[in-house]
Amino acid sequence: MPPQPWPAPRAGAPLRAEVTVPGSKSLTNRYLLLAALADGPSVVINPLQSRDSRLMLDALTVLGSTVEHLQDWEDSGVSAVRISPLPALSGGAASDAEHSPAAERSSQASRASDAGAELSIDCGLAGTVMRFMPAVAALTGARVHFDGDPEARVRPMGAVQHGLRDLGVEITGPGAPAPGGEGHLPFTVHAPEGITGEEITIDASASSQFVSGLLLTAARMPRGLTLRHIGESVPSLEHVEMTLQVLAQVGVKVSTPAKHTWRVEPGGIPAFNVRVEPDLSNAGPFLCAAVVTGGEVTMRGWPIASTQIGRRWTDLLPAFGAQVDEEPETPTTVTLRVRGTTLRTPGTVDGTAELTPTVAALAALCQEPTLFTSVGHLRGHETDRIAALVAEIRRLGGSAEETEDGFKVTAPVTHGGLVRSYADHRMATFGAVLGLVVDDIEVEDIACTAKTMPDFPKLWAGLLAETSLPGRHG
Ligand SMILES: O=C(O)C1=C[C@@H](OP(=O)(O)O)[C@@H](O)[C@H](O)C1
Ligand SMILES: C=C(OP(=O)(O)O)C(=O)O
Repeated sequence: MPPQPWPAPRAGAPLRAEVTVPGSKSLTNRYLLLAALADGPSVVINPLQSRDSRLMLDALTVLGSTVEHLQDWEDSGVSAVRISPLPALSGGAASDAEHSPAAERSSQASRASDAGAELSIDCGLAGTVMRFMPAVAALTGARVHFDGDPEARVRPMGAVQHGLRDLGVEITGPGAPAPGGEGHLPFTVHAPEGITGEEITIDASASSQFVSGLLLTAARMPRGLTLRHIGESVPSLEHVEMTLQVLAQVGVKVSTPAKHTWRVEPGGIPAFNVRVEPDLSNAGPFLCAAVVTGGEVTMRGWPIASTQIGRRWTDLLPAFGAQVDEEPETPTTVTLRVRGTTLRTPGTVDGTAELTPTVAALAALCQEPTLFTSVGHLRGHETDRIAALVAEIRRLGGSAEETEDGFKVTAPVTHGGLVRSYADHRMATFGAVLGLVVDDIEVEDIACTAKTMPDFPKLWAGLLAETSLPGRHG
């Protein structure tokens, strides 16, 4: 029996709340991966704990890293995770917790790989696991099989697979691409001779993760990597920027010698401790709750200089008529206050990438049309988000149509109904935002929000509960 749909809570009044969101998915999974490539055990503080980050940790464990969960990092009340380097890179079992179950699994992984057995990585539906981990697997010399959810098997993988082949890695299995063709899960990675190349050209127009996935591992390639993108522009370029910044932060030498060309120098990665910023993309639905209900939502700890694409909320929300104020808080953070006034569309929004479903919830409540441009690659996200958004807006009585590189919302939704989530966490939260102001919205499979925010229903209920606390906000 499929689970019952989730009745999206309707806001009876303008919402007034303070929200805290968990750590960034994109930063967490980059830091976890780099910790496994570092010269010694590294600590990731305030990591996201969700399906995508668990899949990343499991993948690193399969390759032999050990993972230690720390509940309360240095009495700060914040959790952390300590990762030991991959034994294949550090020349042996790497943790001081040698007799732990994790260390035992690590040595099992090493033995399995020594014996030529195939290791297996489950990517779930996580783009960061399926696009980032094949290059790491190639470094270990083990034969590693990659697969994932049925929805993941249609996500594009070719650029990573071709790129690795050009670096001397064998890519085989049902999802391995023909020369020049598209590839997908499942496939097997094996580099018995290690990485032999150092310069490749890929077409990353379907996902920025192709670039990030190869660059993240490149310092551990014998001669580093020069990676060139050909084809249309790289989408979600902010995420490449994040990769470069994170690499530099942990001491890897990176440069951009030409447009769409990146160079990573070979070398060790000193062990590091880092703290993960809150997930600004996941903050989106909560901030939009203020915008659509005409309320006020406050978020402390908003990073002043972030590479996350969610930094764009401070421009996007005013473009939809909201008032956004920033109050100084610490040298690196501000308190963000979003006040909803009259919702209006800016007409066109460009390159909103993973923010798109949340922005689409705003657009679906505007009287005037909104055109979404430069988001064609969303067809390869958790689901075909262009088709899904158009279908769900129409199902709720609105009008929307697909365009070549995006879609257009031409008339607002008029009634409630069941919002399909297509296993996509951001489609589920799209439904939640609409449900605040449209009667009788239900969301199918709200549990899919566990991909990046396992506590979403609870956090969302908390958002509404705060409003009803008398006198709390004056
Ligand atoms: O590198 C990353 O962490 C991500 C890159 C983006 O992928 P695309 O370039 O495929 O949009 C983004 O949408 C995804 O949620 C996370
Ligand atoms: C596109 C997304 O995820 P993934 O990392 O799986 O690509 C997303 O979170 O919106």
